[in-house]
Amino acid sequence: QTGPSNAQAALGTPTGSAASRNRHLPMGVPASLCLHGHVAPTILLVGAQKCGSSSLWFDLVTQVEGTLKARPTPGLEPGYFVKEQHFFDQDERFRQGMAFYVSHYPTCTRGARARYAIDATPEYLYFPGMAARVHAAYIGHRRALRVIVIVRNPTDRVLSWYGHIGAWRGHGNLSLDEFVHVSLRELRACAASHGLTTESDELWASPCRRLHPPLYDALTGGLYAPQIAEWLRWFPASQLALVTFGGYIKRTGEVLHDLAAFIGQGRRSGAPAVHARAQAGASKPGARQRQRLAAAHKNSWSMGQAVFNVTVRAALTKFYWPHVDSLIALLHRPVAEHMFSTPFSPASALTARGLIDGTM
Ligand SMILES: Nc1ncnc2c1ncn2[C@@H]1O[C@H](COP(=O)(O)OS(=O)(=O)O)[C@@H](OP(=O)(O)O)[C@H]1O
Repeated sequence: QTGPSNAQAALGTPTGSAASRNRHLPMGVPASLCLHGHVAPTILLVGAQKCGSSSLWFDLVTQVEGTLKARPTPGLEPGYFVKEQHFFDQDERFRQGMAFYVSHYPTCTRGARARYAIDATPEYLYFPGMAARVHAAYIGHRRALRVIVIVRNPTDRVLSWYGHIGAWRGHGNLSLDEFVHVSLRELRACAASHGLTTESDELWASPCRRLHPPLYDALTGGLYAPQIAEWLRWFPASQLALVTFGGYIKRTGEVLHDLAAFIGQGRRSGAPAVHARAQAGASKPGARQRQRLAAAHKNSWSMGQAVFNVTVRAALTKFYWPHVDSLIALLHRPVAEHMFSTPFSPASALTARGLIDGTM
C-alpha cells in the first residue's frame, strides 16, 4: 500500500527530558517523516473513543513542540477531519494509498525543524486489523511511529457513547438504563451462543463485538486489554504510550510534559501553562479556560449531568471488572514491560480500582 517515499526517516537523539516514572523512552527519536512531499503522521492517537481523545489531541497540537494537525479538506467537516483521518479504518480511503493519506498534511520543508503530524482516529484502536495495516503501510518507517492510547473508566465511557454515538446512530426509544440493560442481556446471549463468557477478552474480536442496531458496539469498546494487546503484537511496547483519563484531567500539565518527552520534544515555547483540569461541571472555569475547553470538547456531545440508575451502574461495573483486571494484568506482562505510561505507571500505581472509580 505504501508508495515510494521522498525521504527516509532519519533517527536522531532525544531532545525531551525523560519522564520521571518511565525509564524506557523509545531509543532514537525520529525527525519528521516526509512521504510523497508531505509530513506523514507519526503520532497516532488511536483512541479509545469517548475517552477524552479530542481534548488530548487539542492539547498535543497546541502544547507540544513540533506537532502538526491535518489541513481541512474541502467538502469534509473541518473540525472533524483535521483530527481524525479515518484512513486505516475506512476501506475506500485506505485503498487510495499513502500518497492520499499524507496529502492531507502540510508539505515538507527542507531544513525545517522536526515536525510530527498527528492522526487521532479512535477507530484505529477499536477495529481489529488496524495495527497490522499500519505496520504494513509504514514499512521502512515503523520506528518513527508513536502510538498513544487513552483509557477511561469503561462504565463512564458507555454513558458518553450513549450521549454521542448512540444518539447519532439512533438508539430508538430506549432510555439510557434500558439501553444498558438490553445491551448486557444481548451480549450475554451472544457470548453464550459462541461458546464465550462475558468475561472473555475474545469477545472484542468475536461476532459479539457489534450487537444489532441500536445497540452496536457500546459495550465492547471498553474492553481495552485485547485492543491494546493487538497493537503490542505489531509494535514494540516502547512505541506505545498509555494515558489514563482521570490522570489526564487531574494532572494535565504533567501528562503533556510526559507525552512531549515520549514524542521526543519539549513543550511549545510560549505555550500557556496548563494546570490540572477540573472534571466538567465541577468548577467554574474562567472565560479563557472556557474557550479552551469548548475547543477541546468540539468532538464530544457530552450528556452533562446524566447519570445511570444505581443498579444499572452496578451491573455495568460488574461486567467490566474482569476486563479492567485483564488490562492491568496485560500491563504487567513482559510484552508490555517497556510501554510508556502517564501519569500512572502500571508497575507502581495504576490499579483496576482506580480506573473503575475514575480516580485514574
Ligand atoms: N477536561 C475534561 N474534563 C472532563 N471531561 C472531558 C474533558 N475532556 C474531554 N472530556 C470528556 O471526554 C469525552 C469525549 O471523549 P472523546 O473526545 O474521545 O470523544 S470522541 O471519541 O472523539 O467523540 C466526553 O465525555 P462525556 O462528557 O462523558 O460525554 C468529554 O466531556
